Amino acid sequence: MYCFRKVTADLYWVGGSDRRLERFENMFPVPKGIAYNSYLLLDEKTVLFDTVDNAIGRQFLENVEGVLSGRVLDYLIINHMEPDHCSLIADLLLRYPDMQIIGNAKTFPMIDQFYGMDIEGKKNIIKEGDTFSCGKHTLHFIMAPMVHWPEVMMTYDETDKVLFSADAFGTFGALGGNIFNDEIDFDRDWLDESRRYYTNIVGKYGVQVQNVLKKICPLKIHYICSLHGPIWRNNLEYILDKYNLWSRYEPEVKGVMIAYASMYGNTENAADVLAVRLACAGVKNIAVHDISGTHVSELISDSFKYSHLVLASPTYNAGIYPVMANYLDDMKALNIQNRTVAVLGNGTWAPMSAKLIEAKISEMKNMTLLTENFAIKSALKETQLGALDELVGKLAGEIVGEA
Ligand SMILES: Cc1cc2nc3c(=O)[nH]c(=O)nc-3n(C[C@H](O)[C@H](O)[C@H](O)COP(=O)(O)O)c2cc1C
Repeated sequence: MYCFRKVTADLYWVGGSDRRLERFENMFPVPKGIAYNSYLLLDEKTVLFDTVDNAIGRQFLENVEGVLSGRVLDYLIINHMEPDHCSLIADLLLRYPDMQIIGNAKTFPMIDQFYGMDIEGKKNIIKEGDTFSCGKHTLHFIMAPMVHWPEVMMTYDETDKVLFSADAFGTFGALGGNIFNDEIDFDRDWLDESRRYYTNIVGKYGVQVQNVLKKICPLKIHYICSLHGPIWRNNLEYILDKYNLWSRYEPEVKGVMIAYASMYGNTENAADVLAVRLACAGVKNIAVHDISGTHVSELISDSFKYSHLVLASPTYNAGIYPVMANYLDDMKALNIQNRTVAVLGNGTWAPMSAKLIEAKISEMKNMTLLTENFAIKSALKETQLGALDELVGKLAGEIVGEA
């Protein structure tokens, strides 16, 4: 049975949700599922904006057929060629053989690469600023390269002021009937997953996100229709502001994220002692993660969220504890910058981890280090509390203004 919703007088949401998927991109856990959005415009021409993942293919095809209610599909616009949005192109062509495809110069080679299908005579190649009239609605196209693939573009419906934003402004999480941001509590229930999605999937490309924000901000936008998660139809500044912060690598929260690794509990103890002392010094926003039990995508998300990071790790075979090393590599790959960082190392015979972590942090852009080789020998001792309190003083001084 079809399962769609009206977005505007002429536009329908024809997507669906996958609540069985364990890991998005076979990497990121999605305990709340994932939505794949697709939109269908009924005008003199019928126009579909992107397709969906195979996982919800049957539902999607029923939705399209249900909305078309006897009409044929004239156009498919491909804003993003990633397979979770393109798996149904061949099925659509079987059902609607006269369907034309609109994309940019980088879209069509990818169709060939992934699917090798014969679409000669169906290609309509558009470029930045081109317009397309479907009847009452005029669409124009905005290139958004590397947000987050090179062929990504956005489509703007000038008539109803709808921005089809591809993956931008998307989030992990399945939709459950309430597909609009004003029907859910985004800040309470979705923001963390939205940040985790952005920072891990697009986080590296802050410059490119800034470029596209500059292009879309002058537009009058009433709806943002992303390919994942809720549709924005009020308070658009909220999500635009978040994207502006994240893509400039500016923290959202003045506070501390303590990420520790620990085998026998001693580095963990040092992290807890630090957290308690920070709280006593008035720091309110403190997040403590045992990184062995926290997916690295959560750590990346909180690294974007918090202004100050504390990384604590044992030495392991004269190197950094592997889970911490992996997190540091991800931080660098995702371009994390502009943070103040303190490092606590640990080791029983030759503690190296503090020095090695600090060296990795120094390779990242605009990182300020508050410590220099702060090493614990096996377990934190009374004699080191003075040095720890000095660090607490520096952190609290920056976060709450006084030690
Ligand atoms: C496989 C392995 C390799 C280690 N390599 C080193 C090392 O190279 N240098 C060192 O000082 N300690 C080394 N250690 C010891 C731990 O770093 C040390 O005991 C630390 O205090 C453990 O902290 P934790 O209680 O938080 O797990 C190693 C431990 C293990 C299990």
